[in-house]
Amino acid sequence: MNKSQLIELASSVRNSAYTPYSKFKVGAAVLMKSGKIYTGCNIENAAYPVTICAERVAIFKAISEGEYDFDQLAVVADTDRPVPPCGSCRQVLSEFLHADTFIHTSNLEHDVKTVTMEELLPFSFHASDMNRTKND
Ligand SMILES: O=c1ccn([C@H]2C[C@H](O)[C@@H](CO)O2)c(=O)[nH]1
Ligand SMILES: [Zn+2]
Repeated sequence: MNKSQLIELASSVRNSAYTPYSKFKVGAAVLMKSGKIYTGCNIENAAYPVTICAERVAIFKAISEGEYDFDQLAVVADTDRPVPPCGSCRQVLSEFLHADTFIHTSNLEHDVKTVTMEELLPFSFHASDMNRTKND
């Protein structure tokens, strides 16, 4: 499974997106080190903030199967530039992806921008930061 195939898979699961409110469909596919793949699409809700993004669905599907060894992630939307993951997703991704893990963001024309987790969310908050408390 190469980068283009992962992007293609993300484009196809994008068709399952449940987006009656925004009409903005997003697809994601994550390749595990084992070779397994988990896909996700965004799923909206009448209570708008309960909506979950495609990236988080894909990651959470892997986690729920006990899989933590992420290799690379692809995210696709029908945009004029590669779709940038939202801030909430960046925080969730940073919990599970290594700093040097690649995230391919793309549109349907395969304009791809690949960034590492560290580039996507620099200076991010991790569990280890809670061990750095100084005065209490
Ligand atoms: O990277 C992104 C950006 C947005 N969305 C979804 C959330 C919502 O359903 C719609 C509009 O924000 O797009 C994603 O799934 N991933
Ligand atoms: Zn998001």
